Amino acid sequence: MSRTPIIAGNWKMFKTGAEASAFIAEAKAAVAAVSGVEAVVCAPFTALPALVESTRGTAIAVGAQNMHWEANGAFTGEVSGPMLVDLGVKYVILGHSERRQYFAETDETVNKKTKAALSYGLIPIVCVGEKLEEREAGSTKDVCRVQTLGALEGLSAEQVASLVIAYEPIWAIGTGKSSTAADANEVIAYIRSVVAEAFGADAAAKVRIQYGGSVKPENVREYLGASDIDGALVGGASLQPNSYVALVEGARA
Ligand SMILES: O=C[C@H](O)COP(=O)(O)O
Repeated sequence: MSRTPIIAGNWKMFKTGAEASAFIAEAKAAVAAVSGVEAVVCAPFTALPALVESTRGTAIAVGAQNMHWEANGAFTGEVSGPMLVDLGVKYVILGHSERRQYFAETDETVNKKTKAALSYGLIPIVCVGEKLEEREAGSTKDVCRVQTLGALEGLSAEQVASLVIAYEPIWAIGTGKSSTAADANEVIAYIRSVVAEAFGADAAAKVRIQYGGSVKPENVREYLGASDIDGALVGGASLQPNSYVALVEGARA
């Protein structure tokens, strides 16, 4: 089963609309020249309209970094799936460790958001991953199992096959300490086996699972060369157009 590799930049809380447009103007031609790789940029809500506009007709898709599970309601400060669809957004990152750590995101809320996103036709990028103390205690796989099953609970095999999972060991995010490709591949293969058990072999063979955590142009090929790693969710190294383009180029088979 061949899965199209996916490089998703997660800009976190960086870039205005004007900066997003300038980034796309600089990156779009080089990204269009790369075939066989899906390129995504996930921006803050306020930059999404400019990003959608500037990526129109390009090979770069747009993602958000969070959403609420309700379509609308009295939820001050929140943004819903239909609002993202209305803008032209295609992907949405859900359950990023920074949301879990600083904004009380739980497996239950990630599950609600994942179901809602799929119901509106958005493609979730569901994040899972262990903390340093969990890795040191030898519970990496248990943590990933619980988070994966929690996020995907109640979905159909077809829905699971259509989404993206990002394995991000928290200790490797923004620290310069990346998991080795072999270690990341082992955990990702395990996550795929958890998906197989719960949703069947076909869904497991189709679901794309990215690695995230200090991925850079210099190491992206190593990760993408591993059997079960289907792409990368990249923070810091996705902020500059030349570095982002190099990541997309590096993911080419
Ligand atoms: O979503 C991206 C990850 O948090 C990784 O961030 P990083 O590439 O800056 O380590």
